[in-house]
Amino acid sequence: MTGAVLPPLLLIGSGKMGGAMMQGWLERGISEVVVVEPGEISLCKADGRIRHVRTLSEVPAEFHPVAIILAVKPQQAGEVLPYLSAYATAGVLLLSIMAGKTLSRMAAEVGVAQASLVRAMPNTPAAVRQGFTCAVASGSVDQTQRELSDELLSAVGDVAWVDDEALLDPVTAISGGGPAYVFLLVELLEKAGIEHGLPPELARRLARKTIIGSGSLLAATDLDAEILRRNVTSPKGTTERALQVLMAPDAWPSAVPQAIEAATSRSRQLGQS
Ligand SMILES: NC(=O)C1=CN([C@@H]2O[C@H](COP(=O)(O)OP(=O)(O)OC[C@H]3O[C@@H](n4cnc5c(N)ncnc54)[C@H](OP(=O)(O)O)[C@@H]3O)[C@@H](O)[C@H]2O)C=CC1
Ligand SMILES: O=C(O)[C@@H]1CCC=N1
Repeated sequence: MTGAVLPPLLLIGSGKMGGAMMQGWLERGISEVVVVEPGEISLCKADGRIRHVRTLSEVPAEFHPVAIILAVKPQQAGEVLPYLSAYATAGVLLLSIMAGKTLSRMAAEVGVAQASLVRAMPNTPAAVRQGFTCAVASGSVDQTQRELSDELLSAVGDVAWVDDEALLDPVTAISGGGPAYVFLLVELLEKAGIEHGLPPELARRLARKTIIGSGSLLAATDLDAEILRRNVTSPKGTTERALQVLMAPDAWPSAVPQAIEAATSRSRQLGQS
């Protein structure tokens, strides 16, 4: 379906993720979208393809979306899902990016056991079309709906599909939250630079460009990250000393798995609420 204009969509929640995805769809080509968002939307309201309403009850009755994208917080799902049963009964695709919310839980809250549901986990690099999304489909999703989901998600980056929904919890911890860990590293490098007397603006540039450049290097090669790391680490040099600290058993090799485990179990917990 690549290259085709996207069909009418209903986007519920146009915050950081919903807004980023929407931008990708506008660029990809979209026929019509109604955005439900209680606050202002950052998108160009003069674009005749976009209609902004503040509540679900304001969605025009004559508007018939082919897909509904759920981009509210999982804690806000209860304000939305119970009002989608008519759409679900009519076979409209429901595509959720809510962390933790399982397919079965969403079907139960919508009140339609056979709802066509896709659960997806993107990440914020979607804002620059460099996202990564992992998705799983319920048994009711047909081939056309799966292709449409793929089209919507690939408008903002790479997409991988899995069959085992349980994998979405560690995916959420690794690629969903992953950008935050990288940005934390930028923050810490910048802070350390300042503590070592670098002018703040230089410390900021060093930290940012180091991550940006490393990402570009990673993107430009098939070499494993381990090789790229070894390429920086001269025997008896400076990096080796830093890595002795970071790679100590009680440092990153234990902190990173613990962090991923904590986020994975929080994703599972959100699925129960
Ligand atoms: N941020 C991230 O990195 C990622 C987030 N996600 C998931 O994406 C979803 C959205 O996250 P994010 O974009 O960060 O959150 P945001 O808070 O930025 O966006 C959610 C938006 O939904 C709005 N909203 C609240 N209630 C309703 C309602 N009843 N109807 C319509 N809109 C409503 C909120 O408005 P208001 O602020 O006024 O409440 C807000 O603008 C979450 O479920 C999250 O788990 C997935 C992958 C990555
Ligand atoms: O922190 C969260 O819950 C969401 C899901 C992944 C990234 N942000």
